[in-house]
Amino acid sequence: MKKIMTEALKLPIIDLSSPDRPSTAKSIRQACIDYGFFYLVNHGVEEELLSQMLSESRKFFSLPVEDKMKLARKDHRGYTAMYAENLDPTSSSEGDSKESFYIGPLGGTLGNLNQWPSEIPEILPSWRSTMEYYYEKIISAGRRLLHLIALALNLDEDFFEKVGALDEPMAFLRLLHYPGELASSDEEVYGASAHSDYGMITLLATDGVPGLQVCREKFKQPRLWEDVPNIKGAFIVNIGDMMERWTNCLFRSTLHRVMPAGQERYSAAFFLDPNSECVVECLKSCCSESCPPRFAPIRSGDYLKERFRLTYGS
Ligand SMILES: O=C(O)CCC(=O)C(=O)O
Ligand SMILES: [Fe+2]
Repeated sequence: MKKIMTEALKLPIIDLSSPDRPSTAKSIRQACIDYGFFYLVNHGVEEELLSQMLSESRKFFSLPVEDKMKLARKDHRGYTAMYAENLDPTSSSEGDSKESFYIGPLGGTLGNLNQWPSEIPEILPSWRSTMEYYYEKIISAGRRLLHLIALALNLDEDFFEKVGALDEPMAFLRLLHYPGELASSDEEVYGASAHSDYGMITLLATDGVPGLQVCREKFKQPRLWEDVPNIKGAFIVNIGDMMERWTNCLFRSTLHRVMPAGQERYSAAFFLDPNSECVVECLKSCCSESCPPRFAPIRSGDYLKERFRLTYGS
């Protein structure tokens, strides 16, 4: 077996409602430098809404596959079937053992691209309203968190608004279902194979079933994978690749994966990514003569398109 021992990680806990913003910003900075991951508590999304969202998600995934395929992914919205996605083609020839459903920006010009199972008559009457409500609540927590992240980078707290990132942001809610049965295969099958997220920040909610692991040193071999336990009611937040580019790798976009737990698992990842027109370029405070920018400026939309192309071939 090529398995490497894993240990559980004690990630920092950030309180989004703390009145001491300078000290919260400082803790966020340290967490993003050390781990690129932290827990977020007092974020304003009630536990009841979290479990309602996960329970609606479960109802959708329990529909017959023919019904789910009616909402097959189009314009990056809708359903992706089991094994259809492989986040790390180098690790295993099979796709990941998960199915998912993407919900994109709700209002504005992009809102009509979403697909909703509630449009299948009589099925899941409160599905859409629950997801929309959850989306609104979590995006508001995400915006507040980005204010603190800006402070953590010694920027004005409205920095991400000023650069246009939060003007109709490319924010996607992705519902995930990992099956309980392990496929019998000689190859190692992952729930989600090793990857980093593409955007600014991700806010993850899970049903508490274990599986998520992080690798803090992505260039070191063999890779050491550490378990990230769930904390009830907290979001697990991680930094994405575009935030890593903005900060010239000061904040890390950490490699993570989901191992099959031999138990069914539901989670929901909220990817808060910049508006497509926003140009992501090294922050002045994150480079110097001795530490020049590592990445060229890039339009967020171009960057995301390329990453999706590599993951889905479209
Ligand atoms: O389901 C999880 O715990 C993590 C999912 C994830 O990393 C992703 O979808 O990018
Ligand atoms: Fe991820």
